[in-house]
Amino acid sequence: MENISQSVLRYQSGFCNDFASEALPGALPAAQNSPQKVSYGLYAEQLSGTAFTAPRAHNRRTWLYRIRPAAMHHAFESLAQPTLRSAPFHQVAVSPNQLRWDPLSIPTEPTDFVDGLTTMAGNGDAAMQAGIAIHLYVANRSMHDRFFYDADGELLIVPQQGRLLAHTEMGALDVKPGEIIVIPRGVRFRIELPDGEARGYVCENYGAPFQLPELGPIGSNGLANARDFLAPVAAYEEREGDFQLVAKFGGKLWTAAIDHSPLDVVAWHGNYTPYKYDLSRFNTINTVSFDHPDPSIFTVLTSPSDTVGTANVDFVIFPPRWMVAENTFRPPWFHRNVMSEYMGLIHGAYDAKAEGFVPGGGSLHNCMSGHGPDAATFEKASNAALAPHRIDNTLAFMFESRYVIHPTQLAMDTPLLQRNYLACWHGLKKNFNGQP
Ligand SMILES: O=C(O)Cc1cc(O)ccc1O
Ligand SMILES: [Fe+2]
Repeated sequence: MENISQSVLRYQSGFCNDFASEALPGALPAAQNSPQKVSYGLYAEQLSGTAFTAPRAHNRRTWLYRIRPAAMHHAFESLAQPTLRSAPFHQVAVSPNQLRWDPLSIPTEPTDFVDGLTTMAGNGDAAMQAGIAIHLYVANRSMHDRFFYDADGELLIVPQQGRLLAHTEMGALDVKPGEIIVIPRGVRFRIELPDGEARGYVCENYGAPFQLPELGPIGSNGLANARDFLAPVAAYEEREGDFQLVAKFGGKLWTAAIDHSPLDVVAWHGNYTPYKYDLSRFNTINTVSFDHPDPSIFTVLTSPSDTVGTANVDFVIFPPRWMVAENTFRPPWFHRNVMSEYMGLIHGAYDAKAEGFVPGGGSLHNCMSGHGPDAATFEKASNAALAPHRIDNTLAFMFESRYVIHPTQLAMDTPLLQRNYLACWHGLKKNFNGQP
């Protein structure tokens, strides 16, 4: 069960396409959604990811043809998960301090993906469907008889170490570090760990589902191209036993007994699906003249808020790329931002930080808090010969939100918090002496 190397998973390509998939021939009703009797004795069920009346361009829903309807389980009871938190985040008075953390270690106790979620920060209010939570995950056990769904938000999972095999209602997706997976709000899934251990980041998006950013004058191609997003094909589990269905709802976990696998969807059609994306497919666009563009040029996905151009959250990456800017300080500039920035590192080194920002770690630069290259990076980049230079072997990312990002109590108390982070800027020299 753990070995997926023999089986090659199949996918359907396109972002938010109106897909159709059946694991058994003829399981998908032709020409209608809800026939009086569905073939194979399946039940028809609609899963709505946006309001029925959302504009057509934003409307997301999928029709599922399943062995049993999703309503068939026992009552939910509260489930304790001491490291998981949800918005609103009132645990700690948020400070304007710049924060940085070392990575979590892989646990020694048996820990699956749900047990291994640790909330570092977040904003907004899950009940108002606004804001995000930023979780880390560390896991060493596959989920077999436990299934999970998140009613509070969509899950953008960014693996940093170890592959994940996500079995979902719409089929299976495998991802490795350097790829991402998005599981829509409400979709049931379980995660297996083909490498035995895994670590990564999760953006739980309470707001509007992620979409591709507008391209404006870039034109009709570029950044993350729609065809590189992959949705699964229908695959069902016909399994009965003593299983658990875990839900995140109202900011808390709940568990219900269920006597069958809820991943029993034999056929489906629609545009509300999990998907994966290989970040190395990102068509990185950057300056070929001078100056360092705003990092929005590296936006992979955006969850818009009700204010145009001001995201609930943007998912931005800093991939390998050529740096050719002339007469330019090439790393990220010193910066204060009305938006709040959480950053993580998948591998390599980030071009604004010579050291201290390590794979699996994170940093938080909140609204209007000054940040930018550390002293060593500033010194080096101010004096570098400006030949074309390829930044290689690196993959950092940012969750950038219009709402102030509140760290959790755990994030402030953990020894992983680097108490001397601000010292990385203290070595910046006063160069001004009144002379040009
Ligand atoms: O490192 C950061 O803070 C993120 C960031 C990157 C960049 O290229 C420009 C501005 C910016 O805030
Ligand atoms: Fe920044």
